[in-house]
Amino acid sequence: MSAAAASSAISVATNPLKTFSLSSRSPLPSAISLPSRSLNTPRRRLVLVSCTAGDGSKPTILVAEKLGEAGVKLLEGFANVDCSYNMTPEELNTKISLCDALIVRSGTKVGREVFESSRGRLKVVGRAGVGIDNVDLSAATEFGCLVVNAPTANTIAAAEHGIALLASMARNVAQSDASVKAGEWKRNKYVGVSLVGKTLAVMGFGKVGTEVARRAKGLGMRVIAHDPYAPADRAHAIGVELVSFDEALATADFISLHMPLTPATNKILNDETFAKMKKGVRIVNVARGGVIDEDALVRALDAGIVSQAALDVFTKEPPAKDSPLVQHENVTVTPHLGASTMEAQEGVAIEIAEAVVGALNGELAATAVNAPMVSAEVLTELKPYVILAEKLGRLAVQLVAGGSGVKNVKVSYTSARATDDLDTRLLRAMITKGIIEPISDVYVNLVNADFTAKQRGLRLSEERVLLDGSPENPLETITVQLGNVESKFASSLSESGEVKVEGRVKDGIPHLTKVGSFEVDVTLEGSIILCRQVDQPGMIGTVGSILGESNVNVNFMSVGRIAPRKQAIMAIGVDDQPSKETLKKIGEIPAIEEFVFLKL
Ligand SMILES: NC(=O)c1ccc[n+]([C@@H]2O[C@H](COP(=O)([O-])OP(=O)(O)OC[C@H]3O[C@@H](n4cnc5c(N)ncnc54)[C@H](O)[C@@H]3O)[C@@H](O)[C@H]2O)c1
Ligand SMILES: O=C(O)[C@H](O)COP(=O)(O)O
Repeated sequence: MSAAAASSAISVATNPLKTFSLSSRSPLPSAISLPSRSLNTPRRRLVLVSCTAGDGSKPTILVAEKLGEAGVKLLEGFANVDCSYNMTPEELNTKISLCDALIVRSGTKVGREVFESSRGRLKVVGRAGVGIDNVDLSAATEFGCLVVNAPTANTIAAAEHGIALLASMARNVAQSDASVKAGEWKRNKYVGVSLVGKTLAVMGFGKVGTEVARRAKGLGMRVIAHDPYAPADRAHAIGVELVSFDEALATADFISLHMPLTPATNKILNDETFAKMKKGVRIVNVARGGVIDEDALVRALDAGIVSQAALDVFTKEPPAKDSPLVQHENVTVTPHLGASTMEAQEGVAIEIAEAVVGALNGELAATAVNAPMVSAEVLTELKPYVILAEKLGRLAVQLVAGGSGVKNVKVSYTSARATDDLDTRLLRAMITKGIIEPISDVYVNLVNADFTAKQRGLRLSEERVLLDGSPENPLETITVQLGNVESKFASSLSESGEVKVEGRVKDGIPHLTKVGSFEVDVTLEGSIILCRQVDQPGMIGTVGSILGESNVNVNFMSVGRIAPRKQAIMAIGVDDQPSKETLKKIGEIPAIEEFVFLKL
């Protein structure tokens, strides 16, 4: 039966609550075609977002920049650790194909070529610090590589450095130090300005910005802040007023930058915005060099709009020796030292080592930058359903006849849980994985599932069906339907012509409960033989003995029929893969109309 022939009958899920789609708005032409890879190819099992080395050997972690000793020790307890500092980009690209994880600070550019060179082995990039602007996140996501950072351990160090720059700039500490060392004694030249009573604008009221604000208040400054995403009550709680960008520029005597470098903040301080500042303003930057147009800053310094600047970060690091900005007499510079305290470096090293080891162990990282966070409780509860979801995806795609492109996937979840009480991202990712992996060489995980689906023109829509009753289990059933395809096992087609499989979790074990319109019940372990037959006595015995003679262990058998003595579907769970001859013998049983062998 072809999909087209069956398309007139329509089956609709009852009471759909919500349908949402992760399909691309304009689907890419690359539909999935069967089969581009043998279903028998052994594949590394994946635990959600990551993996350990498939052969059971220790994973290898490349540490590309100086990492605190405690972190290195922690890594060494789990993996082979290669600390190779000061590599050229070429050296990094060469080494990376032998590594499962990479740890960097801000000095290593982790661009697309790193992921390409890793040829799929790199599973985690750990950024030992906050800013992830040196990591190409879209490339990481595309390659299914998790990126984690260490967002908290250097906050205080960065805030303290900001305050150190603020105070030393105001009192010309660096300039007068150099002058005294050069044999001068110019007390009048280095008269500074006081901080007390002055207005400080904190631009970016996140972790570092908040700590800078607290400390500046302690110094008697009036602190205002600009941050489009910060809640006003958090600012009020420490006596800080949130203001607009323009108001901050116009009011501040000192401006301290604490926002991330993003396309929106790139060169946010430029000729136009310097022109809006109070004449004589002083600027501190311990965020990222790129948030300032450095040429414009030199112009603003020369014009006296900005009287002083103290900079820890630069667009290009290290900056050119003869940089007019670095050499400017009213500019104080440090070589990106914000996070460089003994305490912060130990903290960051431990924070990132724990995150990387956790990720390689298959845990969902709390500091994941490019993957959804799922709490440990949700994860534990969903675990059997996650396995069910992947297996249903694998089964469904194997029922599609070679040559058909799989483009439309409809997933229905029946559950007594309210819509907002069931997080289906993991399930969706695993169904995508189950559908794509058997027919391609792409490695799919929670990080790249949506991306890969979109890339391949796979439209996956989800539907929730709300059940009455107590929501003890997160889910009752998951149904996967592949639309507009031909099936190699016509009985798997629903009335409306989709390849349809349904499963549920019983006693913690995933079961296949429906194929097309036929009800079956077989555990989703090992592999499955599906046969359509004329319902008659002795069929189970006949098939069972053929398998027994070939030493294939049957773990489960179930028959679903329309009516006695009419058509039935027999689902047989087997531990071992039957030989071609064995399958041929089953196919030759006169009452068997069609059959298919499916690998889970
Ligand atoms: N110099 C160093 O060694 C050093 C050390 C630590 C952090 N940093 C840098 O400091 C910055 C802040 O770090 P954090 O840990 O506080 O990060 P964070 O994420 O806690 O805070 C950043 C804040 O910036 C805000 N923001 C985003 N876009 C903004 C915009 N357009 N205008 C104003 N605010 C905006 C966000 O809402 C957020 O509250 C980052 O760039 C980080 O890389 C540098
Ligand atoms: O974003 C950060 O955490 C800081 O800029 C620190 O960078 P570093 O790890 O290179 O010192």
